[in-house]
Amino acid sequence: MISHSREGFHKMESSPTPSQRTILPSTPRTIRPINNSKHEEAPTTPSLTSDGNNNDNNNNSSSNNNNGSNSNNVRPSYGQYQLDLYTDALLTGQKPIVTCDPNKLEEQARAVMSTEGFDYVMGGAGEQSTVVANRKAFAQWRLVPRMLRGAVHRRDLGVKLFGRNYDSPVLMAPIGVQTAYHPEGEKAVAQACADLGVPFIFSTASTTTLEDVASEVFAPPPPSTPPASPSSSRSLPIPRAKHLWFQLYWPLDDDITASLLSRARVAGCEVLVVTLDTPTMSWRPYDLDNGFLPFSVGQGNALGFSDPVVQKRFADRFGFGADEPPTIEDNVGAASRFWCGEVFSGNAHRWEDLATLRRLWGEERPIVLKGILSVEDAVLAAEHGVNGIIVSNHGGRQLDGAVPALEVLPEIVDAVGERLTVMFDSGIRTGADALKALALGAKAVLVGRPVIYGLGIAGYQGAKHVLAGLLADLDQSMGLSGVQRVAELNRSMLRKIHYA
Ligand SMILES: Cc1cc2nc3c(=O)[nH]c(=O)nc-3n(C[C@H](O)[C@H](O)[C@H](O)COP(=O)(O)O)c2cc1C
Repeated sequence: MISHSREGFHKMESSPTPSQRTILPSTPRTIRPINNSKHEEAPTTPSLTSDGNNNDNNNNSSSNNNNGSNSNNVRPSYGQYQLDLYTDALLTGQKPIVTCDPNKLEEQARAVMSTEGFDYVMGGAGEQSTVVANRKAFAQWRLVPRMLRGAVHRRDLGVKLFGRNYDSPVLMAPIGVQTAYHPEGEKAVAQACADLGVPFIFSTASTTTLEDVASEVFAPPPPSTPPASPSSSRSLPIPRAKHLWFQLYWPLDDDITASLLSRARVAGCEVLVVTLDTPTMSWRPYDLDNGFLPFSVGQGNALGFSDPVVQKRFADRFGFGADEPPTIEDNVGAASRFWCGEVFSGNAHRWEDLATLRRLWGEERPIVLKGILSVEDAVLAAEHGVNGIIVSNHGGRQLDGAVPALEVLPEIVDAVGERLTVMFDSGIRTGADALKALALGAKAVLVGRPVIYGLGIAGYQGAKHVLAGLLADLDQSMGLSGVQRVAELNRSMLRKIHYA
């Protein structure tokens, strides 16, 4: 049986149990602090917390600061998750609810999710050539590990982006329509991210309002919560810092844009990500064959439909001066067409329009352009005063035949890496993939589909497991490469191999 409710499409018979669906607060596993006392004298070792995290003040460190990250506390290393899984299996016989094998994840999700929901996530544009090319691009780069480099078991995955410290160099890509994959939707993925210190990028095409996600997941703890003192917290893992970013599909109407950006500021979004590669929807054969376009049935429009300026514009346009203008709730089809016309009209903006975004978002707040694939556009981005770019082909979902994002990453980093924060997505499936993109010069990477497969399989638990696994894999892979910090990653660690 498939539930075709406005909440989403999901194969009910294989859905997780109600208790699995409950969005749990952070429930960290018991962490045994690593005893690093015998390494205290090591000349290359800055001061370390007992979990192995680096507490120095280098540019890329996430620790020991008051700017976005927790300090002087016991935080589990991301790699610890691997030991936790083995320990669970040993002590309780408990196996992971979602596979740890990146090559089996998609199939597990396919078996559980509705056809429409799964295909919408998995599918790319056209003949899927860019989806395939993204993966081939990762296979071409191979890692060259270094040996005998000292204490590489103590790693710090922290990065500094736009002056703020982040525990994780992996960010959650903006993904629309999340309740179509599991009823827990955006709140579950956001909660998983918050628990792991992974920035959550809220999509314009969300099925939950920004205010709901912000208040339920990202609101600061109530003042009555006593702050953890260093002495009492040494044996207790403490939560990682939460980070919320906002992704904009850029409306044509500046008043609507102003309203959305104002809401994003109030919600506490740190960074504005403007997606440029989706002025219109691509040819998506899977969705066309399924007859599934979520926006046309009102899904993925929560941000727009809840916006006061959108509501007013809709009423003005379709009310014809009536005493009781039409409401969005009573006219979902027309409202969907109106909203999609604003954000996917095909009427793209121009570079000079970025000045409007800068004015509306604020001079000091970071703006990042997502969907950059050419050196020329990267240079234009720098010239037009944005702070960062995401080298991305939308995971192969937009222009079929577009160049793999990883292929162009190095040349874009070379062109603008000194002026802009260059980030990357499209095709990351493993910790080694993330490591390769970081070594090619990305300052952070975004991951999309794998987390959504985890969500589709087991809601919050599934999304968190996939993210925790990816971070653990990255952490372990850094150690196996002979690297302690993200800032040490560089191209000397990579060899490009052209397979026949
Ligand atoms: C189901 C789905 C929905 C997406 N929705 C959005 C979106 O609303 N906004 C956006 O900027 N990108 C969106 N993307 C693109 C992702 O942000 C990201 O670029 C892409 O998923 C990265 O590739 P990966 O899935 O191979 O990791 C979406 C991707 C998928 C798979």
